[in-house]
Amino acid sequence: MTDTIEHPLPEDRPLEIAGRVYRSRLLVGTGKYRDLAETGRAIEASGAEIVTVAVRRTNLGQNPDEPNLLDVISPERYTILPNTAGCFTAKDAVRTCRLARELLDGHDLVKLEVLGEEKTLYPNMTETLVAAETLIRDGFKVMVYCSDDPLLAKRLEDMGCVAIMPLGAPIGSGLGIQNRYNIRLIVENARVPVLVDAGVGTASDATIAMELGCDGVLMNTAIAQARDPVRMADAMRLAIEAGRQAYLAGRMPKKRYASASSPIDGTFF
Ligand SMILES: CC(=O)[C@@H](O)[C@H](O)COP(=O)(O)O
Repeated sequence: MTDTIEHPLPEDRPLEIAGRVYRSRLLVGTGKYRDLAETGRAIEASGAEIVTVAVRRTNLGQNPDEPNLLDVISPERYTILPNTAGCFTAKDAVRTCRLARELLDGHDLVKLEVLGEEKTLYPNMTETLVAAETLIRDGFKVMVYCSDDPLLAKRLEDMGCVAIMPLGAPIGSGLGIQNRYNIRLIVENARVPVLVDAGVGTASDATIAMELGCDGVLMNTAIAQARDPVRMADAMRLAIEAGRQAYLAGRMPKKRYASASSPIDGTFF
């Protein structure tokens, strides 16, 4: 038997969103799974504490005759984050958030997404700004899906959004982080959490987001459409942790030329 040597690492500050603290920096969606049982197992394996649900597509009690997602994803255990997926106007998004607040007994944390078109599902930022303003005035805590434009991200923060969620790549594309430079700029300028939302394809994409200094990552398709969603959820959990640790550790500077791994000064012969 070998003695294990422990190397305690300094504590990281936890992720805090709208005054609530979370240990996990991975947020997950609930769409595209084979069935509710698989959804539950994958979310369990992901270690996520915040689970987002598309109010317009998911039964949260609107239809008492259909299976209710909340029977699998209990609001006692998870923070349910209603989202406005499928909304193309500010008006629809606001109406959807108000419906969610009714269905979830006054719950006011929402993920706002107002989409611009079917092909890319890029956010319509003009409508997003209008919806964010209305929702904040209405008492909602708004986590906002947005383009990776650093100036718009700052504007949403200044308006009072509680988290900024720039896309890594189009929703469901799995292309990974397309503009690391912009994500980095958004992170550097932000005083609220920045979470990459959408476009993650595999574990290394999630790690890259975290290495850029993001506070977390929200994903759905990469887990739900993996061959083995439960295993991928576990991989994503580890990837997020690895990326966070690497960010805190601080990467070595990149160099153009080699430098020997063992010193050549003072060699024996
Ligand atoms: C679930 C959800 O909120 C999506 O709108 C989100 O943007 C995830 O995108 P991916 O499916 O690309 O991870």
